[in-house]
Amino acid sequence: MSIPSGAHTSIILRLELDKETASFGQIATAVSDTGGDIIAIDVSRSDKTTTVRDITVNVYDQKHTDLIVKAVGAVPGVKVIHVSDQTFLLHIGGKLETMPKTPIKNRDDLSRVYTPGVARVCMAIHEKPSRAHSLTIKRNTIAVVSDGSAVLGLGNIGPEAAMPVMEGKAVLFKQFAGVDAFPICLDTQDTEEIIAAVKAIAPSFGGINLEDISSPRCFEIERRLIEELDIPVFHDDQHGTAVVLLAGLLNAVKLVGKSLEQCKVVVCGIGAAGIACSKMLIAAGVRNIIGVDRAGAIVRGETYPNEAWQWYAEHTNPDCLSGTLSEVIRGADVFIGVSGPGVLKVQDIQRMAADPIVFAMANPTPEISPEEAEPYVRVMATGRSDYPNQINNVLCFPGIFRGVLDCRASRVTEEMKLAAAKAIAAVVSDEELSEYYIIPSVFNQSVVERVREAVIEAAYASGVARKTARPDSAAGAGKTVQITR
Ligand SMILES: NC(=O)c1ccc[n+]([C@@H]2O[C@H](COP(=O)([O-])OP(=O)(O)OC[C@H]3O[C@@H](n4cnc5c(N)ncnc54)[C@H](O)[C@@H]3O)[C@@H](O)[C@H]2O)c1
Ligand SMILES: O=C(O)C[C@H](O)C(=O)O
Ligand SMILES: [Mg+2]
Repeated sequence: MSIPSGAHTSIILRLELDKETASFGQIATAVSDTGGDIIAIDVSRSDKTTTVRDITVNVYDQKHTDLIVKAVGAVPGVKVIHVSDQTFLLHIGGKLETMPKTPIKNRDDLSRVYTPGVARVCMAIHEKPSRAHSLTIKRNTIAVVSDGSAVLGLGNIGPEAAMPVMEGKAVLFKQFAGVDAFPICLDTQDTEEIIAAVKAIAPSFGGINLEDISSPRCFEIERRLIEELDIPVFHDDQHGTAVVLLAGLLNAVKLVGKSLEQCKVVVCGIGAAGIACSKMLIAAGVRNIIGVDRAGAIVRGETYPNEAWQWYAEHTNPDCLSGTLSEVIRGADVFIGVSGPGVLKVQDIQRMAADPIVFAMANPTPEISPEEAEPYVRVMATGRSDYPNQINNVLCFPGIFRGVLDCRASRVTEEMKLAAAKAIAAVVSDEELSEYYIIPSVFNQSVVERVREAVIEAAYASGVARKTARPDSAAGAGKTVQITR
């Protein structure tokens, strides 16, 4: 077994070695024979007869871990005492904490932070509720809300299991854009209850990022919340994904010398992400989009179980192609996967037009692995951070919310999303553009600032920015400055 470049975690094996019988060479061979990669060795204890060593090994998945543990445990004189997974270690106790901005060192401080001083601030807000923006965390805080119904491509795993993703999104908001974000996982999947819960918590927040809520409920939930709240509500899996996808595709078609108007685009997975990506591509000029879900292509004239698909059938697939993914992909220039693991086969790519562009964006396991697709594609992208060309909404949501919070936008308009997509695409210069670099890295610190500036510009142009004094540029386009607020 060889370990693919998609190795995504490392384990620490704590081993007790009998000095007489155990040989480290045999342990190293056992690990490498199973495709593992030893990256560190530490001696944690040693006496006359035994040594305890911690060896850190890059692994692919749990099956691979089990294989290595078995192989190492079979080496004479070796006892596996403990196995710890670095990713799990990082999650112990969660990934976030609350940090006060002001220390309380004496009675005076206490009386300002808390009673009685705080009461005057409460009354000031009571008299003029908009003061909450300047006198509370609302100004810089958003809620990351999920019901756990479509967590990555893992499906309906429930609110507790969704927390690590939502905590992760909150970490990214803070680290990349200085936005404070709270993960909120709701124990209901009822549309009306979710709407009511989000409305009830909204006073504390300057914006709502909806996350991993399955379609079609997500459309109604977002529409109603946008209508009924005066703060921006943004379903990341729809619009964050669509923005980044368009950014990547603008650069990919430039690279292969095609235009969006002439491309045949197949979108697989007509859920939250698939529908929003398709709408954004249509707005950007794509004419020939064919949507495919589990039952095949979505075609005009059919009756579908929800309004979103009915709309989709009427606005896509101009040639009324029907059939499976393998059938409708013939001659396609672009494949966009926002469905689930392993949906796309090499034979499907071989049916595509010259210079195929494949964006296999399902997380954590894409529609096809880059290793498999590589020999047949011209441009390959996934949603993951461990391959080149990461098309992931993390390139969008921090900058979008930085922008809307800074100009106090009441909503996120189509113009703002389009501006964000163009800003992300423009980070990659013509000289830099290549098959392996169609989209900037998540760590390119100019991304957030460029998205923020584009979003603010478009918010004023769309008339949704409520801050009368236009915010200054925090860092300036192209600068690599970490934004902290
Ligand atoms: N890279 C990114 O930034 C990004 C962003 C959002 C979503 N995604 C990924 O896209 C996928 C969908 O997310 P979503 O929020 O739209 O979920 P969703 O539940 O709203 O929609 C998923 C859709 O895919 C369809 N589907 C599932 N398996 C399929 C298959 N084998 N063939 C055809 N269709 C299939 C489902 O029927 C559903 O309509 C997930 O894997 C998610 O991780 C990636
Ligand atoms: O969470 C991610 O990495 C991207 C996206 O929001 C997803 O649901 O897959
Ligand atoms: Mg998501």
